[in-house]
Amino acid sequence: MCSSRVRSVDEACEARPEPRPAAAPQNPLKRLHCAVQQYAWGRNSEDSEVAQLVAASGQAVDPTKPYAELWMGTHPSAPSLLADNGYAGQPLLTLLRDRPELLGAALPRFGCDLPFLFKVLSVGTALSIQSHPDKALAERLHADKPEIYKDANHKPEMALALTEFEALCSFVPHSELLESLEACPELAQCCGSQCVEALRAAAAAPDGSPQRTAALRAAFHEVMACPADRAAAYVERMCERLKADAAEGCQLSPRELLSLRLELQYPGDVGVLAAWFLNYLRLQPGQAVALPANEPHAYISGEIVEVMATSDNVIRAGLTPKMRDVEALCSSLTYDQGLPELLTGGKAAASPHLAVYRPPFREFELWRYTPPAGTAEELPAADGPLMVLVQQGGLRVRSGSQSRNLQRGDVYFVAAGAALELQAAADSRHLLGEQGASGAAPVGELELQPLSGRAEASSEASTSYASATGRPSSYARVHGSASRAPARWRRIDTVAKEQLREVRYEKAQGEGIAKITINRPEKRNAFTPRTVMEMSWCFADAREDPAIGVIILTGEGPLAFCSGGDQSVRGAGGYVGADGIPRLNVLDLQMQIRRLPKPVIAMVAGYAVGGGHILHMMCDLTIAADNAVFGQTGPKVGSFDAGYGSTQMARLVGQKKAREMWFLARLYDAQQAMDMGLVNTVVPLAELEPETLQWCREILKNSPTALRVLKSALNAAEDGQAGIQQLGGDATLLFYQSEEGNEGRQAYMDKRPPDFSRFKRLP
Ligand SMILES: CC(C)(COP(=O)(O)OP(=O)(O)OC[C@H]1O[C@@H](n2cnc3c(N)ncnc32)[C@H](O)[C@@H]1OP(=O)(O)O)[C@@H](O)C(=O)NCCC(=O)NCCSC(=O)c1cc(O)c2ccccc2c1O
Repeated sequence: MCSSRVRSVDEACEARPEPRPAAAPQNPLKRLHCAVQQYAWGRNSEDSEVAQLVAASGQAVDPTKPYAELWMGTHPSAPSLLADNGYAGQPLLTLLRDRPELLGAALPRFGCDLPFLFKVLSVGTALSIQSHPDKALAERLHADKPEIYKDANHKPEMALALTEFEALCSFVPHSELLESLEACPELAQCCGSQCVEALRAAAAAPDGSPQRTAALRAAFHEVMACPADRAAAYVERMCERLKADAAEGCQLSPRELLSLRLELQYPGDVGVLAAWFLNYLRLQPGQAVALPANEPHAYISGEIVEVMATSDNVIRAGLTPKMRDVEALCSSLTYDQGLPELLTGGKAAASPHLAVYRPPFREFELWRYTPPAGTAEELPAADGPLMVLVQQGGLRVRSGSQSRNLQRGDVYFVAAGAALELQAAADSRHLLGEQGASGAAPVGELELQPLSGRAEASSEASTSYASATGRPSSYARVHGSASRAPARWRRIDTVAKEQLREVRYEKAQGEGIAKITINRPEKRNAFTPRTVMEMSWCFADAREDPAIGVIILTGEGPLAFCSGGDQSVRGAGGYVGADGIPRLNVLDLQMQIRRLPKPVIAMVAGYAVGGGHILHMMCDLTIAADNAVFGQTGPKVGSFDAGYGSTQMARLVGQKKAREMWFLARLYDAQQAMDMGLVNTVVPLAELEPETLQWCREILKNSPTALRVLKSALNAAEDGQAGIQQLGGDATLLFYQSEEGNEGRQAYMDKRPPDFSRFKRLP
């Protein structure tokens, strides 16, 4: 149900005891025949909610045509017609002109017309990258090009997902754009080195600062205005690269997969590249997004209801066979960066079954009414007009002396000031599953879900910094947030000339992250001597690779990080591999992790027990899923680790707790482990990798030498002479890079005495 925003449903409800200023209108319910738009981007009739609604309302559906939009309103391009006697076949606007009182308080505010246009959209193929002008620009565009910009109104709009709905909306946060330029070299090439440099330099400037806006505007314009043949070449090159990566077993990110999909729909179109500038959202049913004027967006796929101010003004610039107005688009955008807020529908005081979506615009709000079967209740009168679409179920509506049975597909105009007595059909449960009947509602079941995973790229939680002032500090503004977007993992099957069998080794494309996964899920990732060797080769490779700055250690699947040594291959003197030699080589691996001069993060889902628990303790950081379980089992299976397994544990949890963990060999859940100081954070299982990647990316922004020396120093405090040796090695490494160090070497090579006189003896 769409209502003009004169007085909200809650205000109307609170005002109920007050005497009404105007009498309730006679015959307020007006059935409408609504127009369908069969644009090429729509869906085939059998897959299209638009077509299904049209069919349910008794109109013929042409199976050979796409069904894109159902328009409910007065817009001259496709006006809704009245179905009832008296005005049958006439436009709704004719009735409103004859009886303006039906608009109630909307009349003095918006004039003698419906202030909004209500639509259902079935999006099969992506719609153009576009924006809608504000009022001043709309007036100018309409005056200059009336054949293209058909009215002088602005068009703020809101889209509510009926099915999963993919869309590109507003510019991505600056940090994400910089990552995209790394991940997608063709995008960077299309922007040009000057624009890329300006974007990089703007990273230090605050969000929304003139420097960032200018850099973003220049880069976006550069891409949008790229000559078609050059753009097509970049797009082709990007897609070939992505396809080659995929063929090599590389997991493409959702955004890369989107690029390939868009390219199939619009081969060579510059919009395929421009899409990287915009947030990629996946809305779940019941979630809505508001799109103010001058925000770039493109709908990709899904079924939605959409409401907008009565206008059809669209400035298109990509992903379209239609006319492009690149200059109008690029010059009018806000260039605000960040995720748009998602609306999930606030509960209305008028009814527990009514959710209200209130965008920051004057013209309308959207009501979603989902009563259980058989519900009977009254909705207070709205001061402005309503447009009602029944999307599911059946509903009896009474207002004054008028009574109507509404069914799926019915569309009604309801005059301002009409209170509605509603009774949801008792037999319509089958139409709505467990939720029961839906009444005069724009959508079906009420299922509000928080958006998870950045929308894919979209559920971008930002890094949080404490602030003494309550505002983001300059520290937070400068260092910003790190992305939680999925990494694009490239698998490496051979390391140290050995084929990996028990471990998976991956590196993130374009990022300094390596991931080592113990891959024996059928044994809860218990390790054999071979598993340990493979891990060791991978750690050595990651250490040697200058592109790698942080390493994740994890286990395959959600059930276990690692359950320790494989007891089935345990023999006298150690664990026995194919060579028949008993080994305790996991002790060497512990040392290798400890000495590795790059941070190692344990990413723990499920069990981290026995030798697996010690491995996570040896990592610099541990990020745990909420299903993680920690503990030592040794004393129950006739084993113990009297090295780091005991001493490192005591450093982490204290002597008493360490003795408890070993002597009793109990298991502890993630929160208990967190409370003991064994892990750094606990997150829902689904957030485990996004959270870990965000930590990795945050670490990667920091000075590698600072991290290296800090790790050595923290080790040195615990590791005695061995620890001092590591820290001392780092000091030598730095000294070798200094002029003073080099003077000594050079003098030796020159066979002359060294001259250290120019090096200061600082206090
Ligand atoms: C980890 C569990 C708590 C999980 O229980 P769950 O009920 O979820 O699963 P199952 O028990 O059914 O296990 C499924 C499947 O995996 C097999 N499996 C699991 N862990 C191991 C293992 N460590 N070794 C061999 N096989 C394992 C299990 O048998 C099942 O197989 P099926 O064929 O029967 O289906 C639970 O599994 C568990 O408690 N596991 C044992 C944990 C354990 O005691 N680990 C060894 C501790 S000692 C150690 O790790 C160790 C290693 C070293 O290298 C050392 C070196 C130097 C000093 C000390 C060392 C040390 O102590």
